[in-house]
Amino acid sequence: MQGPRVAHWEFPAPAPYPRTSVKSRHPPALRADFKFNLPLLHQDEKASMHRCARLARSTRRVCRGDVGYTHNTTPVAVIFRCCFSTTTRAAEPSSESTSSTQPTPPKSSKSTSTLFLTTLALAAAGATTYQLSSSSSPPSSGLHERIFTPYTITSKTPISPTSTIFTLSPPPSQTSPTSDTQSADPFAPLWPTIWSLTFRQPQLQVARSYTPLPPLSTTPTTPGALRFLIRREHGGEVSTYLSRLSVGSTIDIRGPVVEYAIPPDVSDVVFLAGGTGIAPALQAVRAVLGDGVSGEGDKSTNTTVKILWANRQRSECSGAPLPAPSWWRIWDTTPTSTEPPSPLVEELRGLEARYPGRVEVKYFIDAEGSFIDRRGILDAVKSAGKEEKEGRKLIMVAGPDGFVKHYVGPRVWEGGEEKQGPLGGVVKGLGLGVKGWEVVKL
Ligand SMILES: Cc1cc2nc3c(=O)[nH]c(=O)nc-3n(C[C@H](O)[C@H](O)[C@H](O)COP(=O)(O)OP(=O)(O)OC[C@H]3O[C@@H](n4cnc5c(N)ncnc54)[C@H](O)[C@@H]3O)c2cc1C
Repeated sequence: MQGPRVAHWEFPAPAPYPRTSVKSRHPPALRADFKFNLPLLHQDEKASMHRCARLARSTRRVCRGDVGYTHNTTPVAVIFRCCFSTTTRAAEPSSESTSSTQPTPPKSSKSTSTLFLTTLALAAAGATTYQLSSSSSPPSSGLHERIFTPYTITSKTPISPTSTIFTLSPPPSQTSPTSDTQSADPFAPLWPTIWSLTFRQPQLQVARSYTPLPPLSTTPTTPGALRFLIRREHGGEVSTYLSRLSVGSTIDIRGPVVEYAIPPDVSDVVFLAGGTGIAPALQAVRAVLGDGVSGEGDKSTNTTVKILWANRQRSECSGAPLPAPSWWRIWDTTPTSTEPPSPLVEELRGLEARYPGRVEVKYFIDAEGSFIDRRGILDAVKSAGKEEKEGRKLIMVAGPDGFVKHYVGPRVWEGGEEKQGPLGGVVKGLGLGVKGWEVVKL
């Protein structure tokens, strides 16, 4: 069991928000319990479900969905189902993923030692396993909400010393399309949403959520292939495990889980992204503006997405325009950087070029003393709201806990449910400056 760890700071520059190293929001002390004492959850189901939901913070978080936990060290996949919603004025319902076929969690074992009951239990285990794998119809992507599917790493593109874009392909059985729709993109129905998948570290049986990057419109991909930007956390169980896997290895994945369904009538999005929070920001661009090919999502020609992307180090966004001392200057000019752009920065530039004036990205680098500040947010909001237009305006925030808390206040737990919590932080302080804007904490 691991002992307490000291947070690892890579540089001394102070950030305006606490630098929690990951977007995992459970108290670290509970992690060990999650990994090693999970079977104890059966002893007091009610308390354990609550605890399980709390522990699930780094593993997954949903908007209106559910949490399904599998723990496959026993013959039966033990499923805990914990519902927690994010019900505020900001968060709209996302697609429900409840299933009537959800098996009930196993009760505490009042075990007898008779062979008969053992046999019966094993038979029940087999039946439950069968039910899990067969009765809940898998989505067309081939992924299952509760059963892990092995995806193969087909490429790893380093972005920085700590971040990598992984490309994963589904098992061959799922790449032989049965229809044209499947051959196009089996995840197409999910792109109007912010969604994630759960990865498993098989030895420790721990799982974490990761957010797929939308497919590149410029590069043909295998149907069902997925890309992820994954940052290796110092001492992180799953991210370190993933970082060590080589091309050709498999990763166990399940899902999808919809975090938030972007309202169809959205007119403007200002997205504050911290680190790997750029992944949901890219999903937001895709959700609002479509894929640029099929016309999907691209209902209005003046819908805008402005991304304010903060990173700790320049290496996370190399090639990004250099920070300028004041917001108006970087918004109006694009100072050039001498270093070659990272694939991610190139991707963002590609979106800006494809949607001029509609997609804009501003970069902030902690180590260089540039932070997303009140002025930056207000300018983004004002420039988005220049034109009078119908539709909902969203300020979306994704990143490490401390980042979200600093800008919009923390998410909260109430009665075992995770909710958006009241608006707080910098955005609350903007008062009337953000009147009419809804806030979504991811
Ligand atoms: C919806 C959602 C989507 C996400 N999408 C992405 C994504 O696209 N890309 C991405 O990179 N991440 C994403 N994350 C974060 C990701 O799920 C993980 O939280 C992250 O990869 C870290 O997991 P880990 O297992 O490597 O680290 P953990 O093992 O959870 O450790 C996290 C940190 O805590 C420290 N720590 C561990 N144990 C202790 C202890 N006992 N005491 C003190 N400190 C401790 C570790 O050193 C490490 O720095 C997402 C999270 C959510 C909720």
